[in-house]
Amino acid sequence: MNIKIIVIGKIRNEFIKAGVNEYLKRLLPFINIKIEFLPSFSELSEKIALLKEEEIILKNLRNGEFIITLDKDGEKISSEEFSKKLFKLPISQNSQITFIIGGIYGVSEKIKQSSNFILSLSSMTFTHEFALLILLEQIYRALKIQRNEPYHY
Ligand SMILES: C[S@@+](CC[C@H](N)C(=O)[O-])C[C@H]1O[C@@H](n2cnc3c(N)ncnc32)[C@H](O)[C@@H]1O
Repeated sequence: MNIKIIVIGKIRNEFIKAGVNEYLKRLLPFINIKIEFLPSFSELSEKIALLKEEEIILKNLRNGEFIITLDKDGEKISSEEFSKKLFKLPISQNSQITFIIGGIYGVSEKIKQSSNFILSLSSMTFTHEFALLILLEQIYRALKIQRNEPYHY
C-alpha cells in the first residue's frame, strides 16, 4: 500500500519531529509511506492563502488517488473502522491513499469537495503538526489492528 501525506507548513517542534520519525520507522517496513510538506501562505489573508494552498495541493494530486482530507468537522470514526477503511478500500495494492492536512486556515472548500472522505480526529482543533503525529499513530494502530497484533489497547 502507498500512503502519501500532504501537509501545509513545516514541522518546527523537535518533539513532533522525533515522534514523526519514530512512527515512520515503525510503518516503513509494512507501508510505503511518505510525507510531502508544501508551503504555507499564512502570512497572507485567509482567502488568498487558501486559494494559493489549494493550487499547490491540486498540483500534487494524481488521478486515481483515494483522498482523505483531515478536518475537525469531518466524520469521526473508531480506530477499528479506520483500519477497515485503509485496508479494505476497493483499490489495487499499487494504488495511493493521500491524506491532506491543512495549514492555519484549514483547507479550501474545493479541496474538501475533491476528497473521497473527510476525517475528523476530534472536535478539538490541533496544529497541523499535532494532526500529523496523531494521524501517523492512528495509521500504525490501524496496521496493528489489521494484523491482529497486540498494540490496540
Ligand atoms: C490549525 S488546523 C486548521 C484550523 C482551521 N481554523 C480550521 O478550522 O480548519 C490545521 C490542520 O490540522 C488538521 N486538524 C486540526 N485539528 C483537526 C481535527 N480535530 N481533526 C482532523 N484534522 C485536524 C486539519 O487538516 C487542519 O486543516
